[in-house]
Amino acid sequence: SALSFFICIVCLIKVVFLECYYYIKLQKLKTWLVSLGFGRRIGSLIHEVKVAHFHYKVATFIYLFTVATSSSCSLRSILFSSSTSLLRSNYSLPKNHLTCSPPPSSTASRFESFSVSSIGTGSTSRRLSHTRRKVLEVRSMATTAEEKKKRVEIYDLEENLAVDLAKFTADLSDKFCKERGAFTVVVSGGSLIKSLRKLVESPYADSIDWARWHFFWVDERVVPKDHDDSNYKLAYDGFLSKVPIPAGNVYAINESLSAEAAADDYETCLKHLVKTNILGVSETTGFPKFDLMLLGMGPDGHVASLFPGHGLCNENKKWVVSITDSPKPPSERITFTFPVINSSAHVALVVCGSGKAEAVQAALKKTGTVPPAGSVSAEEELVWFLDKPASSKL
Ligand SMILES: O=C(O)[C@H](O)[C@@H](O)[C@H](O)[C@H](O)COP(=O)(O)O
Repeated sequence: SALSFFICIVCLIKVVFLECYYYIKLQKLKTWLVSLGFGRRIGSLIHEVKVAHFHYKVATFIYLFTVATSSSCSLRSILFSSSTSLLRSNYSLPKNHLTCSPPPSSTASRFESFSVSSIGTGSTSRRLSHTRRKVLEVRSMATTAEEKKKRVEIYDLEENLAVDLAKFTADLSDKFCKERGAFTVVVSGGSLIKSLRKLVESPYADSIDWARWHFFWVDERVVPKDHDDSNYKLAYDGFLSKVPIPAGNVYAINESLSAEAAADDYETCLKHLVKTNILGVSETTGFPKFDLMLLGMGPDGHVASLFPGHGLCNENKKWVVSITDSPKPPSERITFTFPVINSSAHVALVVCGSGKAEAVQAALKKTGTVPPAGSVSAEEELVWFLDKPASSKL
């Protein structure tokens, strides 16, 4: 836009100057021809040429003026839209931003949903110097793009959350199975598996194309598969044993290896699946792009096995890494890194209980020290599924 605006202005100036130049030239030519005795005929011919030339130039002028005006409009919107969003982020959540579905009963709403883009952080940006504000404006533009992909759903009851989570997952399964003939799903451990219970019931148990599912873990503890700490066991008992996902489409870690070797082995497995087109790749980041990542969050705001203050949160090259000093036992684990998590098409963060309210607040409102959950994003959509207690500090 800036370039076309600049070119149009130059062209406009050129048209004006050339017009004056030709006018003077033609005037001189006419006088000269008349003085040579060509008389009135040549005079009127030159007059016609001048009129035609004038019409042509007027048309060019109007065209260039229109292009220049529209370029300047889009240029202005690019230059100033960021500061508008900065201002916009400084208000508290207005009522009309609620997009609640109607409550099923007159007493309690089943769930509320609202756009997190309206959760702002005070007025500090207004006090910043010009240079600093510019930097923040650019960031604000990026953040706004992320915020637009973010949705927060709040449920009175965990039961209703589970119903909607099942529908959300089933809808995506339909979409991806139709579009790409496969659906790559990643789960965490913890209470998430219990929240997926509705998916293995009617109507989804029969309607989902389970044969096209490919099932992964965002993190796993390096323990035998029948160990109580195993995320594989948790998912198997609560989910996998109840649906006909082909065994070959369930990608568990090789727990007989060391944590480091198991992480490398899992990464190699993912790379193979990328080569065979089962797993997509993000065009933006080059990291694998899972269709859906279903994550839980710990009370400290950790996701996967990415814990607050741990160096692994900053890993930006590897797809899968090992951790041997996990603050949450067991200490030896493997985990996907943030670039992989955030390259997913869709991410659902499922968080329940008042014990997580502070971490939810810090992650969503970006208050205090933002926990790892605050760094989660998605390429297409990030949905926070919260129950009322978990959302109590928002
Ligand atoms: O293996 C793990 O430790 C989990 O993957 C972990 O990331 C889990 O998702 C959160 O700790 C939330 O667990 P809860 O929902 O049980 O609190």
